Amino acid sequence: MAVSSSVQVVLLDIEGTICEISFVRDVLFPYALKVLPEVVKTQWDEPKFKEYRDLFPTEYRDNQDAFQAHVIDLASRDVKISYLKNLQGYLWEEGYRSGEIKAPLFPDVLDTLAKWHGKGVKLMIYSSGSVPAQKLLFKHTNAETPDLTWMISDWFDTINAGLKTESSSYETIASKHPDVLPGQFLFLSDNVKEVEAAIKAGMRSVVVKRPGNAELAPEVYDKYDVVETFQAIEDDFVIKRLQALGKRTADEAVLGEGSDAKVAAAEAPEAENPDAKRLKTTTGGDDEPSPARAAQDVAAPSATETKQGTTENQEEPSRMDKLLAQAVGDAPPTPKTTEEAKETPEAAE
Ligand SMILES: CSCCC(=O)C(=O)COP(=O)(O)O
Repeated sequence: MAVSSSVQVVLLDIEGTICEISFVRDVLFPYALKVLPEVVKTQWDEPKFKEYRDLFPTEYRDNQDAFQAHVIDLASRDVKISYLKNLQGYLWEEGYRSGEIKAPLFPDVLDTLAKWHGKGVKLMIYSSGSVPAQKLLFKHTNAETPDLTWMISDWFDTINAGLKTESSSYETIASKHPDVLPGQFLFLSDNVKEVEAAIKAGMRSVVVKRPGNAELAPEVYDKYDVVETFQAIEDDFVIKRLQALGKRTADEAVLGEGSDAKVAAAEAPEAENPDAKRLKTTTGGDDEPSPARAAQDVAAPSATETKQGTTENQEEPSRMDKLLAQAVGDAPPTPKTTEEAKETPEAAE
């Protein structure tokens, strides 16, 4: 596959990675605060709402004014505490259901995720937003066929995994998929601390720099791989693969060689989702992702699609070079994955 035949799971952050930070800060958070007074007034004693308020500390859960003031305070400080995230998910339900809220994915997201999914890569979400809130967002996107939940094979939040800046959370996620080695996860996030934690847990991870995100410190570019689009991960792989294989075609490069990815590519896409062919974002391009299109991309990669702020160094391969070389089997894995790799069928090949 294009991410790499050895990456089996792409684990995705949401805010600032698949959609703009402003969608969360300027649409989702204000919507929750807008409906809060009415919900508190009309549903305070309803069992459904009580489930959420009972998770709040005692000093807030029995007093409507204190409860609301606390929600406003936490939301304004973007505190990622699970009882707030649970409540927000509940408050967003009606907004998504009525069509007032639609999740605007970055234009490259749908095509790339569909391509990776179609090739057998599992897509999973890890967000501070609650799992129900994640599902709502993926069910109500700006895609022509808005419900993309079928693409996602697992969902993680601060309750079932832990805080995103702690490496133990990534270990927990990996432990829930014992068939996949930590080094076969690729975590994509705009938050450098999260990327650092995932790498510490043995995962591969790349910083995603999107429009509207905070500037990254210069040293981030030295220390981590940084991409501006998911397509950059795809293109960079294809370019490296073509360089490594010389005479081979872009089609072969995109599909991956001798890997189970080819089998997955043949079996997965439309069989699993008959709508897959019709997918396109309202903001993105209409083209179906295809090897031919990837080949065109190889011919003219854009400047932003390689490691941001650095030039390719022929002598000293970048971290992305190494990651990609590992992906195509041209380089030994990092020390962390060496031992793991010994145990994998890939190592024996
Ligand atoms: C599940 S969508 C709502 C996003 C949210 O509430 C949030 O806190 C974003 O956290 P992330 O970990 O995706 O940056």
